[in-house]
Amino acid sequence: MTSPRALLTAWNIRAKKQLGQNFLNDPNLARAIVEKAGLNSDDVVLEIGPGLGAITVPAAKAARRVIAVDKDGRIIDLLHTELMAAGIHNVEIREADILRVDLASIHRDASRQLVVMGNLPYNISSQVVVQLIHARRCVDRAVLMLQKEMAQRICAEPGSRDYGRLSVMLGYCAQTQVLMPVRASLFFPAPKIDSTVIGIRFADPPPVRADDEGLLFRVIKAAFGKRRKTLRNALSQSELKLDAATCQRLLTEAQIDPMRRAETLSVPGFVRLSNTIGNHCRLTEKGP
Ligand SMILES: C[S@@+](CC[C@H](N)C(=O)[O-])C[C@H]1O[C@@H](n2cnc3c(N)ncnc32)[C@H](O)[C@@H]1O
Repeated sequence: MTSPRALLTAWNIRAKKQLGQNFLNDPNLARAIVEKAGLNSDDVVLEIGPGLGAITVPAAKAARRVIAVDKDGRIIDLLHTELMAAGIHNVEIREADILRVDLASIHRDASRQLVVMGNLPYNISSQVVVQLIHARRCVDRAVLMLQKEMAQRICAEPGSRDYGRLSVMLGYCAQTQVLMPVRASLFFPAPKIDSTVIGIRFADPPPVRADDEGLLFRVIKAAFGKRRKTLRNALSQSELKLDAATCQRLLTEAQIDPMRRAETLSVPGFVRLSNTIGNHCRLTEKGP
């Protein structure tokens, strides 16, 4: 693998900070990340942000096909040339913003559940995780490199300071696992913050199922919208449009102390709460 610095210089390309372009500079590490995905020769990989191809090359060697989506048109030609030079012909490179890509159509095209891989640009990583949650019927598993703090938040348990909206949303529908730490010095240019590789395996159906998943996700958002407040106050000051007395009653009905904070509530607690709110809205014929 030619170093990212040499490749960028040869192609007269400057890494763009706003696209989170910190390229992996260690082929052994790239191979180790791909191994964590447990790819086999039937798998179709969706790679988000292939960049100069550090992960693309080992993934293409292990999988049937790689669909690689990058927003930066400047590096598409470079990547194509690198892949041809490496004798790799099973990668389809698409120039697009991943947040605008319909994962269901890629899934139909692949005619099997996707394995999603990516060293994600830090500024869109939480949006990508939410996108994967919503499209999880199309995704079997994901191996993602994220900023260390973001990975900690995703994998956090209730009661910890890091526990938040994404921990609960993923806790509802997936199993997450910290796979390996990655030092900032292993990228070019080096970012300020270390990274962590995590694994996500989606569970369909979820072990504890909400009656209305859309409502569950809105309740989670409302509860963490004001995370320093009690659940009663956070919910009553949210877009759910429930007054404080109703929130007090519904929380008690769901066997949750209204004075607790969102960061202490487990996934089954959130599901109970959203089901109780959903029942209340059906009875009063009021949409939350
Ligand atoms: C952290 S770099 C990773 C590059 C390569 N996978 C590696 O590990 O060296 C992030 C990549 O995502 C691309 N990118 C940034 N925003 C994107 C978006 N919205 N959609 C698709 N790709 C994006 C960047 O152009 C860049 O190639």
